[in-house]
Amino acid sequence: MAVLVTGGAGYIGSHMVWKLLDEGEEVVVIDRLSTGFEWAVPPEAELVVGDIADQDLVEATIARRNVDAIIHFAGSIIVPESVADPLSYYLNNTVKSRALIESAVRKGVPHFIFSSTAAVYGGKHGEPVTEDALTLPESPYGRSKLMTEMMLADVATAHPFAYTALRYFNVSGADPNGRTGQSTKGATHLIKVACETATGKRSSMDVYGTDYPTPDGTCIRDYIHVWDLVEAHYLALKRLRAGGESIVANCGYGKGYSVLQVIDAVKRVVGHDFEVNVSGRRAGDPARIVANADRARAEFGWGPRLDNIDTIVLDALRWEEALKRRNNG
Ligand SMILES: NC(=O)c1ccc[n+]([C@@H]2O[C@H](COP(=O)([O-])OP(=O)(O)OC[C@H]3O[C@@H](n4cnc5c(N)ncnc54)[C@H](O)[C@@H]3O)[C@@H](O)[C@H]2O)c1
Ligand SMILES: O=c1ccn([C@@H]2O[C@H](COP(=O)(O)OP(=O)(O)O[C@H]3O[C@H](CO)[C@@H](O)[C@H](O)[C@H]3O)[C@@H](O)[C@H]2O)c(=O)[nH]1
Repeated sequence: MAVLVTGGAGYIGSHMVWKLLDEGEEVVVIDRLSTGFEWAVPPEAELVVGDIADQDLVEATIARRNVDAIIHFAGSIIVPESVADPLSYYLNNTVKSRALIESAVRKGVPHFIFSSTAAVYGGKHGEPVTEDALTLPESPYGRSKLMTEMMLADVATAHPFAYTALRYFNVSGADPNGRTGQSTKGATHLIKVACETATGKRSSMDVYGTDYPTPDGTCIRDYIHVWDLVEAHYLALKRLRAGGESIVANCGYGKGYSVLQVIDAVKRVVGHDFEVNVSGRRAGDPARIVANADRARAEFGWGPRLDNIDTIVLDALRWEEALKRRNNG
């Protein structure tokens, strides 16, 4: 019996693969290597290079490896890119997820965990935001993910199929054991960009907007360590296997940091200054969003262990240095 991890060659998916192997699970990855890397998949897991919408490939893989659960990370992830090219986001995140879900139903895979996002909430909600808040996404990215959540809910009503949609807040950091990390080329995520600047890969970085209605004028986000996030997936998987019903759950710490606070943390941890410029707002960015994660704690006993911004930054910086050595050698 194996777990199928889609997008397992990517940032979060590769951490999930390591976590599952650490727990003694059999793992098969399907990834088309558009933003992921073959080397990010450990040799103990099988990598099938292909698209999640290739139903013959997906269904043959499910049958061959006797897959009992799918953890679905594959997708397109950049908010401003989704504003510029919405149709490619609806194709990769919605249409192709539909094909994957159909393959799961056809092959009788009973458990499904989906990478959803805090972007489904948009910016008009109370704080910290609970799963029952109105979903008013402000970007095609958020809408493309929300549509997949809706499909999952309908499919779980119609078929013997239970899912957990985890709405991630801002995922960052790297495996504390240094085995994988965020390797994305041309990354746009704040902590990754700040670490690339701190380690000299970039000469400077920009702050997108200082005129938001927040204490220092920059956007506030809830940064969650990727290792705590994959732990939440593993607990959610155990819950589904034990007969748990379908749920949606936030994954965040309930702590908000502004862009400037994050940059200060990176400067503090790396121990030197670097160039930061102020530029205009970026399309699709809500001013602030922080999670209420009580449901994840109550439903599958999730207890974050790495919820400290300096720990997140330190692991991200260590991975950045490791990547530099890998790319130079
Ligand atoms: N990084 C975050 O802060 C964050 C926050 C919320 C949600 N998410 C979600 O988590 C998931 C993983 O994000 P990530 O940061 O690891 O991104 P990533 O780009 O590193 O990983 C995505 C992986 O999916 C693969 N892929 C993309 N489309 C595919 C397709 N059609 N078929 C097969 N493989 C495909 C890519 O090659 C890549 O390896 C995404 O669904 C994303 O929307 C991420
Ligand atoms: O060089 C940079 C990069 C980012 N930011 C700002 O930092 C904040 C965080 O941005 P980023 O790290 O790109 O994350 P988000 O846009 O909040 O989106 C991430 O977090 C969402 C969940 O909240 C996920 O769904 C998305 O996949 C993921 O990209 C935003 O205000 C950005 O404008 C900068 O000021 N400068």
